[in-house]
Amino acid sequence: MKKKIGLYFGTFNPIHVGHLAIANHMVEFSDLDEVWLVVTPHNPLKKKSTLLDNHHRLELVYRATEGYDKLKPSDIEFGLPQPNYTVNTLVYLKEKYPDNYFALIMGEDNLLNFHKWKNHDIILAENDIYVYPRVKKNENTQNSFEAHPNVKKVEAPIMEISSTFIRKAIAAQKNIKPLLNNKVWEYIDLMNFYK
Ligand SMILES: Nc1ncnc2c1ncn2[C@@H]1O[C@H](COP(=O)(O)OP(=O)(O)OP(=O)(O)O)[C@@H](O)[C@H]1O
Ligand SMILES: O=C(O)c1ccc[n+]([C@@H]2O[C@H](COP(=O)([O-])O)[C@@H](O)[C@H]2O)c1
Repeated sequence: MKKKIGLYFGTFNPIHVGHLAIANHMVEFSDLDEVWLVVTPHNPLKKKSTLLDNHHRLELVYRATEGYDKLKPSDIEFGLPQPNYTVNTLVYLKEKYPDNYFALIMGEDNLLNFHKWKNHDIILAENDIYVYPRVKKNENTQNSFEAHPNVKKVEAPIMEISSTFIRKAIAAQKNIKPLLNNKVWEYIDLMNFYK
């Protein structure tokens, strides 16, 4: 039987407990067998400033997922052209792993911007998207994608933490240890990142 892999794409600069809670919830409370945390070198919609090197962000994802057998860090996008368009990564993954079935994992907030993604119509037609709730800035915003048969809602806990907040807090010398996995915090501290 094909393995069902959920792809959780992210810049992970750095990975925090919000990311980890979602990845773990998705693999435990949906039909996914594994979740791959795909570290993206360059999100087409984001500036590259304040970004840690790819291998450092990957190392942090390794540390965060240690001991979680169903969560796998992935550097698959490191060797692909940048910026990283998800549609291209999906083509590559399906060629490389023909025995796997792949689905995307996305927060409700990302679904609101999904129309800006390259070939989003193809992504949606050819893949399931597992969507988890986020706090909506505008409660009345209707999302036309939500009704699509390939969009599957998974009720996961909402933890409003962001990497931006963590980077700023570290620069301001605040203690944000509870927002990061211990081994992630130790590496950031050791390497003096974000100061
Ligand atoms: N607290 C959170 N709970 C659930 N999903 C999150 C959370 N933070 C980020 N995500 C989602 O996880 C994926 C990867 O996140 P990303 O690396 O962009 O982190 P971020 O915290 O949003 O970063 P930044 O603040 O630098 O933009 C994205 O799809 C993003 O929407
Ligand atoms: O393919 C696109 O056009 C596209 C547009 C915006 C974002 N993405 C991807 O969405 C993922 C989440 O991005 P981020 O920075 O919010 O963690 C990341 O892998 C991006 O490359 C992809």
